[in-house]
Amino acid sequence: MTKIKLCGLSRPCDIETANELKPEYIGFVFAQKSKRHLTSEKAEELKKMLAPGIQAAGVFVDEKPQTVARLLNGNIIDIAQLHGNEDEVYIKHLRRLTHKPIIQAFRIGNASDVINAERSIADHILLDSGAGTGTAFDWNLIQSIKRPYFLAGGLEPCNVEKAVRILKPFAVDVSSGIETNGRKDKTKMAAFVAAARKGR
Ligand SMILES: O=C(O)c1ccccc1N[C@@H]1O[C@H](COP(=O)(O)O)[C@@H](O)[C@H]1O
Repeated sequence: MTKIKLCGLSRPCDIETANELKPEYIGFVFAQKSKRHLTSEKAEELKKMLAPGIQAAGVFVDEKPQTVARLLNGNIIDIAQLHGNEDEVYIKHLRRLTHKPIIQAFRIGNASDVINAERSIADHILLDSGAGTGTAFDWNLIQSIKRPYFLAGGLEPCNVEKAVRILKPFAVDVSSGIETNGRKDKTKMAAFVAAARKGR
């Protein structure tokens, strides 16, 4: 059954909404250049409010492995989402610092990107068009992928049901599609979760 990840939560009211909607994952963005960036102190405060059973992913872009491991081992996040140019060497280094799970994100522009993603040594792969840009990639490129994946990029309440029904991803991940004027929108979050569950 496709799981749901609501990413880029940054306010207590976003966590309250997530606790009501009960997605399997939420995401905190630690990428310095992101408009959704939050500090580790803020993330710690929000994590304490999060209902048990919802896992918090930390989104990183080329962050020091020590920083990622500190957040994982301190239980501020439960899973690391690597969304930059992190390679096998980086992942092996991170694995020496923590036993927590790792998601490696891949930008899918052609068939060889899909092959690279399938070969990842990370615990999970995430297929995206960019990095929180709200645009989708060509889903035809992943019709015959064998490995389970998080589907991201341009998902919205209006297209997620179809994505779940057709592609049957391990999880769907959304950020821009549940925002209004750069803030998470409770109505869109609820509509996204309902539509994703309808497609299961
Ligand atoms: O959300 C961000 O600001 C972000 C910054 C840097 C790397 C990844 C980021 N978000 C991730 O991007 C995808 C797709 O998001 P969208 O729905 O298209 O906006 C998702 O995995 C987010 O976790």
